[in-house]
Amino acid sequence: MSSRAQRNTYYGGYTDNLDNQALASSSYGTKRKHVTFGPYYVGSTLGEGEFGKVKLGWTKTTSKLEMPKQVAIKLIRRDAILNYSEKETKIYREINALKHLTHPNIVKLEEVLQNSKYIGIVLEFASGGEFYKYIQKKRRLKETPACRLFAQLVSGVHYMHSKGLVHRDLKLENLLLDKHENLIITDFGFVNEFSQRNELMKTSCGSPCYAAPELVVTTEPYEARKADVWSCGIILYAMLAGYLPWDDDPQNPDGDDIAKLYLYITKTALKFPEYINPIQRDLLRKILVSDPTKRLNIRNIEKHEWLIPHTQFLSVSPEEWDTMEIKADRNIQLRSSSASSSATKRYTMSHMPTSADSIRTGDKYSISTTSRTEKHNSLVIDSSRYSLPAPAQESASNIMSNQFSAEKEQLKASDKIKPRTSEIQEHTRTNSAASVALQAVVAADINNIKPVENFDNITQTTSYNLTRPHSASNSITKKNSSSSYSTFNKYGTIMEDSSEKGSEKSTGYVHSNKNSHLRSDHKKPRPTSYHPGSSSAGYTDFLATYNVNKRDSNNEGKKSAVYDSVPSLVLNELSEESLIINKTEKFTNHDQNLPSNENKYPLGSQGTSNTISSAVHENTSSISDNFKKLSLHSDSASTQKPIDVDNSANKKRFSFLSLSSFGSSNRNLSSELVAINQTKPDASKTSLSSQNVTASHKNIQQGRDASHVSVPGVRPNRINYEASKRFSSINTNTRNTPNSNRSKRASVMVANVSGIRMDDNPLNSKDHKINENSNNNSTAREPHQNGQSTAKRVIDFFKRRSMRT
Ligand SMILES: Nc1ncnc2c1ncn2[C@@H]1O[C@H](COP(=O)(O)OP(=O)(O)OP(=O)(O)O)[C@@H](O)[C@H]1O
Repeated sequence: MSSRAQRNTYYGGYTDNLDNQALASSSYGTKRKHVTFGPYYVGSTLGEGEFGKVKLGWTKTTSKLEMPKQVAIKLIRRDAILNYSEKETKIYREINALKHLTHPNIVKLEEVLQNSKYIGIVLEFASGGEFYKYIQKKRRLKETPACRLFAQLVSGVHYMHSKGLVHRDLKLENLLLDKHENLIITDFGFVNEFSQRNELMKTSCGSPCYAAPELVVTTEPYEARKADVWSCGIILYAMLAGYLPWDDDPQNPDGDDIAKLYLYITKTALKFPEYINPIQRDLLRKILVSDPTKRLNIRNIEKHEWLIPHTQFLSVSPEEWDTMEIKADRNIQLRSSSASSSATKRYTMSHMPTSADSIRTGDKYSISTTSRTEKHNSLVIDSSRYSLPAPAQESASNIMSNQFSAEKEQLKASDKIKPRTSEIQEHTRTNSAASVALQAVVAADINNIKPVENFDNITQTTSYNLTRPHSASNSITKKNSSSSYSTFNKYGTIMEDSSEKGSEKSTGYVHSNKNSHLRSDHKKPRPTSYHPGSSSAGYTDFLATYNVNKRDSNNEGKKSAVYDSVPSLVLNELSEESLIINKTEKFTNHDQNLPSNENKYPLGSQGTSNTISSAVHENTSSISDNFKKLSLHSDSASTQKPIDVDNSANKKRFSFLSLSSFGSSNRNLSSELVAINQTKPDASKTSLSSQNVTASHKNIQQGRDASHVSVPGVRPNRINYEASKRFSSINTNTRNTPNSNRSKRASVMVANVSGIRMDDNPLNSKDHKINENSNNNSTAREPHQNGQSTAKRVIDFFKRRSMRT
């Protein structure tokens, strides 16, 4: 028993001592076949997101000496997104963003594969699991790990900002850990480009509980980076406190009256549990400031006293990260001598991979030879190079500058793809680089899928087949004779296995030449993980050993769980079936206590910043494929106590408000809209503009009920109605997985709540801009009188909304 457990123990990361092939074929004495997807075996479900399941995958190996590389494959059913361009937008947005981000704390995109049924986004495998579960297990983080992880978060966010990208959905659920407990930012579905010249954005999105106040309470364009900063503050608070900062309205314990909740949050000062020390409070108070102009920016955060232990790490510039090369285990390696800045050298010295690591990774993973300038051939225009205008929708101006003729050319090139992109073009009000990129990518998807002659071409021409061994390629082409796989290369060109179309093509792939102008062989280098406190390479060894030992000793059978979970199904057909990994990793704790700063930052002083925040817990929400049904499920709010993982109720600690707030019935959207119209007779005066959101009957009812609550300084009817409407706009992330037991908050496109005024809160800064036109515009926010047409409009609105860049 013990020997078997030791042999098969799964600890994430690399499968040391594991004979994959042997296990695959004989672990239980029977010959088993793996489900495959492209060059990967597909195993357990790691998690589930908006688009479907994320599966563990690992490369096929030809020899017993070769270690399989583990990946996470985000599988998206093609038929689920075929007709919904907003979903496609999210997917391609994520892909395009990840292609351009090379940072140890940002998930690495390995490649994108597709067959006739699925698009598979192959990501590096974050074996440390989900960050919020990590916090749950520990109840809260001690200062040292919190500081380290927050520094990594800040570094990653700073890096993406420097690339002209904002995440817009930073939250605990979108943070993962690698095997060394380094933070990995993931889920870039809401990422957007901003221009250094004008980064203001209008589309509010993300999870309400992490949403900056300016996203919610005004209709003014907001400074996108500052919104990310706010989310970082919420995350930091959750790390340190073990719960979210605004989560406990005694008047509204279940949080099911959203309007009330918002008012509560708006009027409640930031409070700290006693165990958050003064220096941490100081930082939090400077981040969680309602007025974005007074909020710290990311650079100032990096300079904050609390992060001094990580100054060296935080001093690595984005350019320096670009010059570093990733190793598969996220250890650092200097990419080239020319890039040897002092910081680069420092980290190279500290994080050179061990010999064992080198063996595991092999040279095949260390591909980084292409000039950075080639990046500019990419579909996503490098904002750092081009002074892009703010996306029309996100900026005050809808005018596209003439200087972006290259983008226009790409747009022209994509004109021919109208059958599938017409919706995108219809609903996208921007000619931003992101939208151009999207359209060009989709164009490639539509028209430029062509068979190639030789599978090996892929490894030569695609930038993200960095890890695909030729042996695996051969394997897949032999075995998957009836399946069709294609890959997106880094520049959006899709290459598809034509095996489905003709047997003579089953042995290879053909690269489309139509988009050859978009291609280059650019291969991004990738930096590796930062291990704070590490002053020698030995730290990596220690961590690796420590983790392995810990996990080996605490996760008996884990490895077997993964491999055993592979269903014995026929090849070529990715199964929906899979077993769940029993995530029982024991996390290490490297806490050290920093000196107390009690005197400098007296305890007990409360923050004066007021915030507005809410959380939406998507539990079993579902939306039908045709957007007609909006099924929202109930969940209860959690109480403000440290997380107790043994208590099932407290497992929802980070999900303090559920979609139950928006309707416990399974009424479809159309009928709810009819009900809305019935309850809002004056809606005939209105039209559903792009700024409008619609409300479920229940939401409106909630708003009306809440309107009886007297709140000084606020017009209750307007507030509640608008707040209800805003939350009912949750649509883009409602999952089509009604039976899922996932407990995860939804990210949403948040409409502005004009009725809640920042200055209603006495704690608010007076100079904060309020949308003074909100009253005048209020009628325009109400639903259309005609139920049927309103329903249609709402559906269209949802599409438009999620298409906004
Ligand atoms: N690289 C990865 N390594 C390990 N697990 C992962 C990885 N990516 C995703 N997962 C798991 O899959 C889950 C869903 O992934 P993800 O959030 O990226 O999907 P999504 O469809 O974008 O979801 P959403 O948009 O709702 O957040 C994660 O919560 C996590 O548990």
